Amino acid sequence: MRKMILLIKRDTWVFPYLRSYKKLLALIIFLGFMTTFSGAALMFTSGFLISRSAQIPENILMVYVPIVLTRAFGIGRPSFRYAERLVSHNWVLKIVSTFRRRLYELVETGTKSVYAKTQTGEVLNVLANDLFKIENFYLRTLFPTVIGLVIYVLIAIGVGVFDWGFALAIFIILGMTTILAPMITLAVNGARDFKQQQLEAELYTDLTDTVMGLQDWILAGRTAELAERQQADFNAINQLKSKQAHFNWWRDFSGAMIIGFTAIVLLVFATRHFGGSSFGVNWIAAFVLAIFPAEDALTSISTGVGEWPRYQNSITRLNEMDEQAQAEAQLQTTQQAVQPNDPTIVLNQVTFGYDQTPVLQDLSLTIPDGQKIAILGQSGAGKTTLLKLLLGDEMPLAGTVTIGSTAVADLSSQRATLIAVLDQQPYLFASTVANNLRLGKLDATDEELWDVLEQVNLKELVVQLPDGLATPMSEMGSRFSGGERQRFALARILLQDTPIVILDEPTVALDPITELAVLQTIFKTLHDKTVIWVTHHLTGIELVDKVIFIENQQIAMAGTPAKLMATERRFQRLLALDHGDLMSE
Ligand SMILES: Nc1ncnc2c1ncn2[C@@H]1O[C@H](COP(=O)(O)OP(=O)(O)OP(=O)(O)O)[C@@H](O)[C@H]1O
Repeated sequence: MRKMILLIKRDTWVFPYLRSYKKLLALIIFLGFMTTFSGAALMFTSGFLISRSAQIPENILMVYVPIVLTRAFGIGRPSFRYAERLVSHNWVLKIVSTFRRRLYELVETGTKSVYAKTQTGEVLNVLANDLFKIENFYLRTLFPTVIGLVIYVLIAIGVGVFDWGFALAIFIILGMTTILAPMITLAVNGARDFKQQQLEAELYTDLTDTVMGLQDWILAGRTAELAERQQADFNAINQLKSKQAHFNWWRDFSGAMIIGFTAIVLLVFATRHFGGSSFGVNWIAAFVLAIFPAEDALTSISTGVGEWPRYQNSITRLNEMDEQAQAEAQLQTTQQAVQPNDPTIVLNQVTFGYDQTPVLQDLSLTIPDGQKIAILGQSGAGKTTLLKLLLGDEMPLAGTVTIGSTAVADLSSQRATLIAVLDQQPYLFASTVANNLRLGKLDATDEELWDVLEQVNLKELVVQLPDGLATPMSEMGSRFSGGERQRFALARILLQDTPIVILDEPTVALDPITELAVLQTIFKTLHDKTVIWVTHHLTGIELVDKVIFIENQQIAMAGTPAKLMATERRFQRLLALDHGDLMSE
């Protein structure tokens, strides 16, 4: 309960709209109330009409008023219901369209925090799922609960007009279905809902993993085991769902029994009050029948309240995304003035580790503007980690990483104008060649595109394509070879024109001859930039100014390729090994 109050207080997505559209909200509640009231009044007047007609009145005019009222309430009930649906859906659509715009703006601004802390899938989940859930929150929980409670109180007051003792009895009996049942539902189904959501989240992770590794499962001949594992997850969720359905059935059944019992109490009450005279008995059926249409309104409180845990998560998630984005926007405003004028990179006594595993210890390194540096080291030595520290994706536990004396952590939005990255598998989209290149510079002219294509030796290839720059690349650029894809990515980086370029084993998937050719193009075209190249292969190593070798959390070797070749036996061995690889292929 405390959690619920805290959430409502903090919420900027769902509850504030109740205040801003309060007139429309009052109309919805009024129409909802009138639907149930007309239903009850229809039963009341028909009950009276049947009893009175059974007494064979001397004149039809004696039952004329109940006939008119029966007709009026008979028409009134569906009309009010229709109007209520119309107004409440209109209200919800109005608000949800505001939500959608707000959420799209949030995602579109693409604040780093939203992307960093929220996976793409999660953002889509929010767009598709959470907004839909909030729609249901208004329609299935909030409106029916308020309307049900209004009906509950009015029934008790209505009986209270005749007898306060009976009114108290009715209040307590109906309280079991309007107050107690929702609380029990919340306690029982809330825990199940939570467990179900956890299982669903695990299932999504498992399924993603399975889809990614499907080929390996098939090749290992273990598809039956895979299907069994997935089935077990589905079974667990289905079990919870069936328990929930079982509970709901019993709850609704008890609700119907309580209404039945209320009818008996009303029968006793009406008999005591009206049973004395031959005209008075006509009111008995009227009072008893009037309670039945209220059943829907009263039992839907439990259904609605029981769904609250489902909505709670969606509301929390929306608010958290909002808070993250706001904090990020604030940070960016305070950082706007920071823009280094000199791209010299300095790592000063940097120490870093994941959890308890130390990766780099007291490492210092200066990379002046325009230097080409290769980072070597065995697998797991910490090369990728070093790149993450340079990009500000990880923070050092001790020491500092600065670019032009600005800490990389403070660069935030300026990072894309300072550093570009070329990795093993640059992504090419199922769009035109021109669009893929313009990812590096949105307003690049066709001349600029041809210019960079020429630099990366792709001009001839693109000229020969059926539609030149307008040729679609097809998904992941699959119509081009690995070497060509890297050249396209390099062209994109040239357009981006950052002073620093990171190469994360960009040629690892290429054959040795293409590898050397691509590397030569890379270093030729990036001649005026700082290049930081992580590599396992020594092919093309002579193209750099400096080589460092990371080992035991430190820089174990450093120098120009020529110097290392002359002085370091280990480097000579590595070079011979790499050359041997090349010869043997
Ligand atoms: N996110 C992480 N959480 C925990 N440990 C990690 C994480 N990323 C890397 N490590 C560990 O840190 C160490 C350094 O990893 P890193 O990826 O930097 O090595 P690398 O030199 O780039 O290796 P490779 O050449 O194989 O890519 C490894 O022992 C690795 O297991």
